Amino acid sequence: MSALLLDGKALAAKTEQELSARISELKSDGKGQTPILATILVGDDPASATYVRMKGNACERIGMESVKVEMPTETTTEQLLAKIDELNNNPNVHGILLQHPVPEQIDERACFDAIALQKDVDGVTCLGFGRMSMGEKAYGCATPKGIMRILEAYDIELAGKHAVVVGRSPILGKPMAMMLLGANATVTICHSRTKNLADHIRQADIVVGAVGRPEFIKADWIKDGAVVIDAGYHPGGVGDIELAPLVERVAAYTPVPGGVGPMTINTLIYQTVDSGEKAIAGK
Ligand SMILES: NC(=O)C1=CN([C@@H]2O[C@H](COP(=O)(O)OP(=O)(O)OC[C@H]3O[C@@H](n4cnc5c(N)ncnc54)[C@H](OP(=O)(O)O)[C@@H]3O)[C@@H](O)[C@H]2O)C=CC1
Ligand SMILES: Nc1nc(=O)c2c([nH]1)NC[C@@H]1CN(c3ccc(C(=O)N[C@@H](CCC(=O)O)C(=O)O)cc3)C=[N+]21
Repeated sequence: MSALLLDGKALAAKTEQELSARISELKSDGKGQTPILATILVGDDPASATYVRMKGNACERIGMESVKVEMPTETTTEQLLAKIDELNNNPNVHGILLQHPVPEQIDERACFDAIALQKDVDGVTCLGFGRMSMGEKAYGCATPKGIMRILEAYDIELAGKHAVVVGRSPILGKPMAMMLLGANATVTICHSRTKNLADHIRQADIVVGAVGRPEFIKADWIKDGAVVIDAGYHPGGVGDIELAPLVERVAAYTPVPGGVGPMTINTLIYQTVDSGEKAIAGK
């Protein structure tokens, strides 16, 4: 039996068509106004610049505007906070993305938390995380929310399933675990201090790899018939899970590339369109 390929790239492309239609509608009844995403890139890390460019390109494909804010490596926390404040107060901006990581002298948490809840379309604030965790309305953190949208699109059952999330970072592992819990999975969170990692992973009906090390999670730690979500992304198109040997014996898996990555970007623009509709059309 060959596993179901969870095609994030195709799902993102399909959703972009729906988003284009919603933008056109907004343009016609919102006096030509479209939602606008502001992206903030601090410093000159080439990989971060590429991701931010990909986000701007996705906006363009659906006819949505984006404004790109670039700040130098030596930017201070105060300067970044002032910029975020300006974007919070700009009624034409409907979503704010602050690209992670920021240079080390900046208090990233303080800057994330300065983003107004209604503009937190990347789901990075403590307030948004807390609300999501409590089952209240909030935009989801883009990568884990993108993963939830893939699982939903493919009707993958979560209730009562044992999900093992490897990684507990603020914008990936931790919100992922809370979203799976919210969907009634039984959730185990593993991290760098976890003992007997392989034994935990062997129990998993659903495995989410979010470790940040290429092919760190070995194929033989994963049981037959599991659902495998690889959130990792490394140069050369490798994820955090050793995927190749699994393709024949798991139930479903996200490929790298073409799985989680495209849905991260799609979730960001999807939530920006939602935010824009609320602000422009009062929806
Ligand atoms: N496709 C996409 O859209 C995105 C992909 N990514 C990718 O996802 C991966 C994870 O990213 P991110 O969460 O930001 O990374 P971080 O480095 O912030 O977090 C890594 C997590 O993995 C844990 N970890 C590290 N080593 C081990 C180990 N030996 N055993 C168990 N757990 C370990 C860490 O534990 P501890 O907390 O104890 O340090 C930490 O919680 C990366 O490959 C990144 O490129 C990230 C964001 C978006
Ligand atoms: N505030 C914040 N929010 C983020 O969502 C965020 C971030 N900071 N910092 C960095 C990570 C990384 N990230 C990716 C997005 C898309 C792909 C993606 O689309 N990858 C393609 C391949 C891209 C290629 O061709 O190289 C794929 O997997 O198919 C990957 C990684 C978002 N991140």
